[in-house]
Amino acid sequence: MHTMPLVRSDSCIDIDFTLRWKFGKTAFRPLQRDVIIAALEGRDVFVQAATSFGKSLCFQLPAVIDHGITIVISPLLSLMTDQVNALRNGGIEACSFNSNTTYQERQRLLADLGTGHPLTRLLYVTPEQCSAEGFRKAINIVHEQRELARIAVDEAHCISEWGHDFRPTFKGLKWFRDSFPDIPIMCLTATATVQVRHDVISTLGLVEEEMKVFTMTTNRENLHYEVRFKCDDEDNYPDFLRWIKKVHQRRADNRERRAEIIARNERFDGVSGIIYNIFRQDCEELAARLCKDGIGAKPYHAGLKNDEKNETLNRWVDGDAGYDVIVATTAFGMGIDKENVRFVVHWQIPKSFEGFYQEAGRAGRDGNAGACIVYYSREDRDRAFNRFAKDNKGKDANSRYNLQARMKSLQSLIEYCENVEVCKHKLITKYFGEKERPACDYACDFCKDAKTLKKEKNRGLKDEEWISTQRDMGRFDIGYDGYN
Ligand SMILES: Nc1ncnc2c1ncn2[C@@H]1O[C@H](COP(=O)(O)OP(=O)(O)OP(=O)(O)O)[C@@H](O)[C@H]1O
Repeated sequence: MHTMPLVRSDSCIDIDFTLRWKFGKTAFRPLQRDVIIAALEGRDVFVQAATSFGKSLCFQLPAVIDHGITIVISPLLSLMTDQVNALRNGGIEACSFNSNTTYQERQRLLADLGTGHPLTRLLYVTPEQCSAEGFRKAINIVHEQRELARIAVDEAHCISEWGHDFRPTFKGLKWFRDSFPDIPIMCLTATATVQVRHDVISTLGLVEEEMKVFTMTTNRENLHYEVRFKCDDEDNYPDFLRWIKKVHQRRADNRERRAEIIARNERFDGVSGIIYNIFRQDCEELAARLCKDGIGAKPYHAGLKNDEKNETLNRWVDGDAGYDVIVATTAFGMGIDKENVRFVVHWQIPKSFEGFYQEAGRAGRDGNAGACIVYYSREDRDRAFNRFAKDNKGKDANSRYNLQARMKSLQSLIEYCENVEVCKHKLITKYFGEKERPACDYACDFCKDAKTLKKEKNRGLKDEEWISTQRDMGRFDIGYDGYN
């Protein structure tokens, strides 16, 4: 049972000052303040909010104000590195502890924790590290000295077997509540259905009625969602090339924007985007093809050397010529906080609804418009089922829930692509259990032009009868080389 919090700063007046002084921001976004106050009051908190809402600030700011250390559990190494660097640049003592941490750094960190009065204010760790004996011992010492301020579990949906990115090691995080019932826990996620939320809360040993639950809309009004229908005999490429060239042209033709772009010393073709592809080789080929047509594109996948990946990422973030479009597998993107990404294209249907929402959510983080396009074919749909079956062959009964959940998620994504009767924003919020109709100001293909959308579907997709003949002939059985 969660009792009273440890000694905390007795005032919330600091928070506006800290926001400006330590984080360089002028105002809170809606509800950030409420979440932060609940955390500073020592409550357990669950935060579900859209991609790019600003969830990190909800635990970073209390960590700076509160006495003691905040442990942040995150599954994403790239996200850890980015956040730690950003905090350090702001003069905040933050460190990470994961499989990439050097022996010396590990020793230094354990020694810091072992004093019981660590200088570190935010420590980012993977769930795997949390079960290491040395780490647990050190955290116990910190707790004995009343210096353990809070546990923040980022990407908390990974705890749930009903979630799309279930990681069994996350279940071990219950250790925190079992060992330190007086230490508040904050869970954060962009993608949790009601079932996932309940599961996360109970798996961590928390009690929903006793905690502050903030569930904000998943809707991103500034994103323009669109599905483009196709079939195997049709290449996406000419359609995409036409689209991107048009975007460049519009920037050059519009007098006002032209002047702005020139004043900012930017390029008309400097439109930043991500194209997600399933296979590594396709990333390479598509990037090369785009380059030939004058679009600055680079591949990014797990098969490339670290140096090459880092250079691509850094130059893309800096907006260098030749690095406008990243053609990537899903190895890329999560945790990347580049604010002016103007489009995210899925070259084929992604693996899950949540994956689609999160990847598309890399667009428009500055609040300006972003296009989220999925190329959808029924042949790709069948390949996705095929991969799903291969992925799960031989999985034991423990992950049965997860299999069901992932299958449901893929089916919902297919429904999103096939549905030409409902607003895309509505399909997304409905998936996440929201009842209210989200705002959509012509920001999806249905609300923009429902008639054309229906026509395009009839024109673009192969009919089911043709598909089933191909399936019977074993046409969709594909191998796995180079995935991710
Ligand atoms: N109050 C604020 N004012 C201005 N910018 C903010 C504010 N809060 C957060 N941000 C900025 O918003 C961006 C997104 O924040 P953050 O990375 O925490 O999003 P998130 O909610 O974790 O999103 P995702 O789930 O997509 O990763 C960051 O660049 C952050 O600096």
